[in-house]
Amino acid sequence: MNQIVINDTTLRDGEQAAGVAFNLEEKIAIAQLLDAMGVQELEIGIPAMGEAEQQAIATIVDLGLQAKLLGWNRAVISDIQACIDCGLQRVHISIPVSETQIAAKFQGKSAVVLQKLQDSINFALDHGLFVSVGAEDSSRAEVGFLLDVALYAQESGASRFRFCDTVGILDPFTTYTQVEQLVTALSIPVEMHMHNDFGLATANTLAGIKAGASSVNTTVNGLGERSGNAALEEVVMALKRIHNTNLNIDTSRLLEISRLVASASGYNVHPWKAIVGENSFAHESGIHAHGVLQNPDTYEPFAPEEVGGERRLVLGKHSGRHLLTNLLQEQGISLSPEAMQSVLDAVRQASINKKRSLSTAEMLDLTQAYQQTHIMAGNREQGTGNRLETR
Ligand SMILES: CC(=O)SCCNC(=O)CCNC(=O)[C@H](O)C(C)(C)COP(=O)(O)OP(=O)(O)OC[C@H]1O[C@@H](n2cnc3c(N)ncnc32)[C@H](O)[C@@H]1OP(=O)(O)O
Ligand SMILES: O=C(O)CCC(=O)C(=O)O
Repeated sequence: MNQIVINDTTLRDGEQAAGVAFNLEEKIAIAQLLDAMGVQELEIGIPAMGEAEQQAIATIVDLGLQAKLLGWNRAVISDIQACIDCGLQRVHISIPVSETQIAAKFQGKSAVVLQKLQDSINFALDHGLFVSVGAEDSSRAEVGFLLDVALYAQESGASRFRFCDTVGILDPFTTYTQVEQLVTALSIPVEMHMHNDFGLATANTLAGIKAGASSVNTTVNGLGERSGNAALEEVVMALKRIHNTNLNIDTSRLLEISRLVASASGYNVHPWKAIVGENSFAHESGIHAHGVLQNPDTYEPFAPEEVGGERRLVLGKHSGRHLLTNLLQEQGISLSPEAMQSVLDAVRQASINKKRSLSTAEMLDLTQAYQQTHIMAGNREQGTGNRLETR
């Protein structure tokens, strides 16, 4: 596998998610943490948006981060000039390549695509910039035209070509085929930019890498347009754990960056979100909890600490005796098998009634309630005093 570069676009495509707007402090904090984690490249925004964005980008440029910093542009010279004014040395120039996009943006004139590309690449190169070119809507473009644009970009001096599944319509098989064609035709690196409209962004990113792409766009928590982009935490961990490719990114801070971006974006990740969800390392079911108590490898792909998380054993409707025994033992309580089964039955019913898992306090209340009922019954039968039915 090629050496893979992560070019994270949380601060550009991530922020394009409907309803998301980072302020300056948040942009800085996100850039700094991604940099500290070892993410190699950051697409930090769109200077053409105006003053506030330019100020944020210029401030991030001045931080002197290790990561390479890139500004996003249309194939418009004033956009690129705005990048230069922010102090950026790397620009990404985007040009639409599908019939649908060219019709909507350039009245169907594909010659305009090549002309705008040529003019903007020339302008950027004349100013000594690193140029990446992105083919917007690559996946729906006519393949011959996509290859023409890619070769044109390469011959014009672009240093990288971005393959965009702009509306997220690919699956891993078609991604592989399309990207392999590009990689074969080009000598410059190919970058993946995958959207998640069918939940396949990460899978498609991996397929592109397998086909020879060596740079990938990600966003923290998969934030981005519509259903988002390939998630940084998913791509990095899949490469590390499934493909044995270590990117030298500090994965133990993935949960931290996830929480930072969740807070800055105003959107929490859902509990079963891969890698960083609240439930990613939670076990409730009896068989799973029993297995995990013996050896966490039974039901975990890797240790939670590897991404900065922690394992949770949760008592609920699906729990079994082994978990309950363990949780009670942690509280210094040991019950007979009969008592254990009765408390477990009560746990199940309570969990159904409350429609959630139970807290330690609730578990203890149910245990105490069982014991009291049992003592009272025992007292009635035997006429004796207090005797807890514990072992
Ligand atoms: C797939 C993607 O994610 S692409 C990135 C999308 N991100 C954004 O749009 C967020 C930032 N965008 C903005 O702030 C604004 O859209 C700006 C500053 C870039 C442009 O703003 P406005 O001048 O108000 O134009 P508006 O956004 O309404 O329309 C886009 C214009 O860019 C043109 N355009 C779109 N893509 C490109 C491109 N790749 N290259 C050249 N021109 C383009 C459109 O044809 C349209 O041109 P027109 O004004 O001559 O009709
Ligand atoms: O960078 C580009 O060329 C377009 C990127 C993009 O956001 C997309 O196609 O969805």
